[in-house]
Amino acid sequence: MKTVLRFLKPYKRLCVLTLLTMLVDAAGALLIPTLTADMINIGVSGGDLHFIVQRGLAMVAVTVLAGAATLFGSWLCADLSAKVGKDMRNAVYDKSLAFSAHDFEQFGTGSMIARTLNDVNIIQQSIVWCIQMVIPVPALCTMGIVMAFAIDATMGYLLIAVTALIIVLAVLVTRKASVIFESLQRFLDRMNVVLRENITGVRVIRAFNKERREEARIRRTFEQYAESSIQANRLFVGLDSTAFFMINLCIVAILWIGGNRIGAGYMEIGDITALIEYAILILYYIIMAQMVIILLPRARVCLRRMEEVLSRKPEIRDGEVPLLPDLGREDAVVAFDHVSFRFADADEDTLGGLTFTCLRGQTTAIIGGTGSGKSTIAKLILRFHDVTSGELRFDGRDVRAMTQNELRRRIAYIPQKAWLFSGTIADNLRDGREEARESEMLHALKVAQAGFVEELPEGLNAHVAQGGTNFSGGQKQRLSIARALMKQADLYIFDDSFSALDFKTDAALRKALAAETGDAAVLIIAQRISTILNADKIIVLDNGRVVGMGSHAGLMENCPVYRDIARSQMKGDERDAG
Ligand SMILES: Nc1ncnc2c1ncn2[C@@H]1O[C@H](COP(=O)(O)OP(=O)(O)OP(=O)(O)O)[C@@H](O)[C@H]1O
Repeated sequence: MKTVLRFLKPYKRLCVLTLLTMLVDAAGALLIPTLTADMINIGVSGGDLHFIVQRGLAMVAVTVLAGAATLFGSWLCADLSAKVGKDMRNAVYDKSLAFSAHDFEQFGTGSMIARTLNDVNIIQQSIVWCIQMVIPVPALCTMGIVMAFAIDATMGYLLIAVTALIIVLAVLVTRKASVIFESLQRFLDRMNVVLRENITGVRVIRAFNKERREEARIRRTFEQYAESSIQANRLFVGLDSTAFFMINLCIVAILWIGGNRIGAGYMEIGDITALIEYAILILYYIIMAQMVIILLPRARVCLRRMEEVLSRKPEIRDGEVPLLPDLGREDAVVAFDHVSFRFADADEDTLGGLTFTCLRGQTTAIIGGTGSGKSTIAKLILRFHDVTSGELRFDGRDVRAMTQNELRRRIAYIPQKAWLFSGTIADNLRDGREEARESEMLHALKVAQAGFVEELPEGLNAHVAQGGTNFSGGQKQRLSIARALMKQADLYIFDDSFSALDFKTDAALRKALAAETGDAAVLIIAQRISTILNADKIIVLDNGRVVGMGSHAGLMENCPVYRDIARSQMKGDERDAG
């Protein structure tokens, strides 16, 4: 609730105005039967046509006023909920941007999307319903009961009794509904995860002929959701019929008791009409409120899920360590000083005792087997994770003593899995530098050996599908290299970025890069010896430990792990050639 209030706070005036219009609407609804009763009791009984016309005109005025209040109130309410929903979505999204990979893993991508869109929608909808259908109810009940007492105390007590009975029923049903809606939300989440996995992995499923198994898995998930929905609907049907039965029972009681009271001379005939209208209005509002309250546990679950995201402290934070000023350019752009790293959910260190530097104007290469920790080194430099022990310095400063923004602004990173955003090629290149001119983009594409772009009919404006799926693996890699080259960086990290390129393009690209990166440091992570052969320094990684460092020639002589990698690749090449 605190969270909802926090998001409503900036719209205090809008909230108050909305509630006022709702109250005018409720008061108008109760005034009409009072005017009708007067019309019957005084106008019709006394044959006073002038009074009937007067009351009729008053009824028109009240109806117009209440109608306008309803219309205006609904508009204000929709405005309020849209604004609150937008703020909530922005807050969840902003928070997710601050998350490290580990933070993100705690929720999962499917769940994060569900929390940002579906959960916020449900919260937003519930706010509208509460304002329109729950908050005015106590005021309306009180006004209705007071008006009933004004007519006759016995009828007032009758209305109190029926209202209390319906409220007890509402509380009992709501309790039962909480359990059902909590599981409904869980199944919705599960459905999201399974569907997402199936849609993104559809090619793998087909390739392995696993359609049947996946169909069964999806069917089971859909069934669970359907079963819960049916349970919820049954509850609604039961509630609906009981509520209308109660309303009819109440009308019978009013007619019966009221009839006797009229006979005894305590009430007039028109009062019965007013009392029936009050009762119907009160009970109808309570039933509508109950329908909303039943749905609130679902909103509460969504709210809790949103709060989980908002309250999570990002693993990587600026300002934990006092920020240090930039003292100027160091020769070592990156310096690992006895760095060890362990993933939060791992039993042992992924990287241990790393000490090396990446110098300005030089190319440092990292080679090692699969899973030896190469990409993790890049992620530590970018501060996607923090070192467990030791110190990692960027331009002489501990990376924790810099803001993430400053650090990442100075690094151009080409990830292992080339990822492009939907839009045009130019849009993607501008992610590297917003104000880039066309000639600069064409130059970066040329360096990245992405000449194919100029051959496309639309050139730089060629369409890029989501994830860049309308380009081949090699084309995507070259485009993401061009994007990184748009940035003026102190460090260029190529994480296995040449793997999808043929040997000729790989060589041409590295040659063109040398002229481009100037005095920045270049870090190449690679599997292929041919890619790193000419690097100034090669670091050989085995199981997260540095087992060799030096030039190709030196390592061939002194490092058995490097020699093994080189020999196995040469044999492979010879075999390929044969
Ligand atoms: N988020 C994670 N949580 C736990 N362990 C992880 C996580 N990411 C990677 N690892 C583990 O850390 C080790 C190093 O992974 P890394 O991706 O750095 O290897 P790599 O040398 O780049 O491999 P490749 O050449 O196959 O890309 C692997 O054993 C991997 O299983």
